[in-house]
Amino acid sequence: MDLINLRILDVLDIVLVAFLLYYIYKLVKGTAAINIFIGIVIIYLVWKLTQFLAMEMLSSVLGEFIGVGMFALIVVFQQEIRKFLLMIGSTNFGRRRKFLRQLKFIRDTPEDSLTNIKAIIEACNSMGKTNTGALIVIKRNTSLDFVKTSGDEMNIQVNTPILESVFYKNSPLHDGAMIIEDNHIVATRVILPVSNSDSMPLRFGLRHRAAVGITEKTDALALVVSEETGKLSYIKNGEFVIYKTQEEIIEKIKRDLT
Ligand SMILES: Nc1ncnc2c1ncn2[C@@H]1O[C@H](COP(=O)(O)OP(=O)(O)OP(=O)(O)O)[C@@H](O)[C@H]1O
Repeated sequence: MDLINLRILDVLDIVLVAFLLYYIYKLVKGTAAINIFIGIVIIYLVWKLTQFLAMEMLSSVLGEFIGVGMFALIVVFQQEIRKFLLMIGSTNFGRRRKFLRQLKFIRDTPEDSLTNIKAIIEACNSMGKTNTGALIVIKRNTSLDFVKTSGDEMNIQVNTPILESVFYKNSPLHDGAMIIEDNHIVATRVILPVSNSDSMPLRFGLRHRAAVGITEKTDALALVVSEETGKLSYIKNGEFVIYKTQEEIIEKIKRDLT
C-alpha cells in the first residue's frame, strides 16, 4: 500500500516539477533570460550526474555554486519572479472574487461597477477607423495607484463618446494612457512603465511597449489602438491575445474580468 502511495506521490511530484518548468519557460521565453535559464538547467543536470557518478569534488563545487546561485537567480530573474508570483496570486484572487460573488448572489456587484466592455470596444473600433491612437488599461486586482499619480486623476463613468473624446487628437488629454477601474475612468495622460522585452516585433513602438510593460508588472488588461494601422490589440500578462471578431474580444475581456 505504501509503495502504491509513494508511486502516486512520485508521479505527482514529476508532474508538478514539469508544470513549474513549463511556466518558468513560458515566462522567460523570448527574453534574454532564456539563455540564463537553459544554462542553469544544464549546470543542474551536470551536478545531478556528478552526484550520481559519485564524483565528489566536482559535485561539491557545483553544489556550492548552485547554493550561492539561488541568490543570484533572485536578482537576475527579479522581473520574472514578480510576474510568476503575480500570476499565481491573481489567479487565486480572481477565483475567490467569483466565488464570493456567487455566494452573495442577491447583493451582486452593482450594475454601474461592471465595466462596460462593449462601450470600450466600440470606442476602440471607431477610433481605429479614424487612425486615432489610444491606450486603455483596465484594472483587475493589482492596484494601479503607482502609475495613476503620473497622470490626471478623475472619476467619469465609462461610455463610448467620452472615451473617444479623450483620445481625440486635439484633446489635451489624448497623450499617454487611460486607466479604467470598475467602469470608471480614474486617470488619463498616465505614463506607464515600458517593457524591454526583446520578443516584441520592431514595428511596435512605445504605445504597445507601454501596454506590454504594465501587463507584465501588474495583472491589468490593456487595449491599444494603433495610430498607424488603426488595429486594436488586446494585451494580457505581457502577451498579445489573439482574437478574430469584436464579439470574441468582448467575451475574452469579460471572462478575464470575472
Ligand atoms: N510610457 C508610456 N506610457 C503611456 N503612453 C505612452 C508611453 N509611451 C508612449 N505613449 C503613447 O504612445 C504615443 C507614441 O506612440 P508610438 O508611435 O511610439 O507607439 P506605437 O506603439 O508605434 O503606436 P502607433 O501604432 O499608434 O504609432 C505617445 O504619443 C503616447 O501617447
